Amino acid sequence: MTILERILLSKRLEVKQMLMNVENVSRETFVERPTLFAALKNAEQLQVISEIKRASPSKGEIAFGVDPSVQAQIYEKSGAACISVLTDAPFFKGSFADLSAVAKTVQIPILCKDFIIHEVQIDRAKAAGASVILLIVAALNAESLLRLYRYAMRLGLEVIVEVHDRNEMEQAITVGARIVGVNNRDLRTFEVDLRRTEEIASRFPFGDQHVLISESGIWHPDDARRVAAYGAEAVLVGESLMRSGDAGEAIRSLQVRKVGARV
Ligand SMILES: O=P(O)(O)OC[C@@H](O)[C@@H](O)c1c[nH]c2ccccc12
Repeated sequence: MTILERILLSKRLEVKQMLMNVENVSRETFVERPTLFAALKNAEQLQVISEIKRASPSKGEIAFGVDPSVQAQIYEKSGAACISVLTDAPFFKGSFADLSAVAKTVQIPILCKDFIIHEVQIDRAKAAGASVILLIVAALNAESLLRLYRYAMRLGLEVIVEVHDRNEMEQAITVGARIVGVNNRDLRTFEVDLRRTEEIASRFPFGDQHVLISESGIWHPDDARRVAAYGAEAVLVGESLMRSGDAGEAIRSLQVRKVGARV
């Protein structure tokens, strides 16, 4: 069984639990956040979506003890375009408590980073203060992808549709995705290769209506320049920021000039 299959198996159980506990979820009101799409489009520099990542199945512990609010404040102050918060507990040691703590602290867009397979998870993300959710094409069939995409839109959330090959990218565009994230890490094998961004960019419908994000494996300004040259307008960065002694400086070093956007 691949890691993605194992995660999805555990998600099905989590969804069952969530469906039994829907009434117990507290719903708070959060500030109105700017839209991620506009934040990425209106910038001259490559934008950084900065992730709170305590652990991962490929790397084990990254920063178990981090205070998500403190880390998020550093990210926001350093010009991050959005904060991504992992909410999966079994494999990434995240939680919806982390997400709401971050939502209470910062004003910028917040991405609920999880393996979404059911509407109840989208409700939960919104209740915890997210303004953006992730839908992973490799985790969904065409019908569920479309259904969950429309559901999130109806709730006023933005959606990043995650792909890792051209065929998945075409599916993302077909459902109407405007924000597409290329995961440079294959969730089946953990292999990271920035050429995934290059491959998808070669067919991506660049223009006013679509924005491309390069996700995972971004460590150095050279990586940022490379994916910017392919046409990415943002990077999604977790581990390298969590491990950096100065996350603010690390973010600023990745905000290189956008060069590749074919618009
Ligand atoms: O820590 P990295 O290599 O910078 O990667 C961040 C982010 O892209 C990665 O956490 C991620 C991308 N897509 C996902 C889907 C689920 C869980 C995690 C992810």
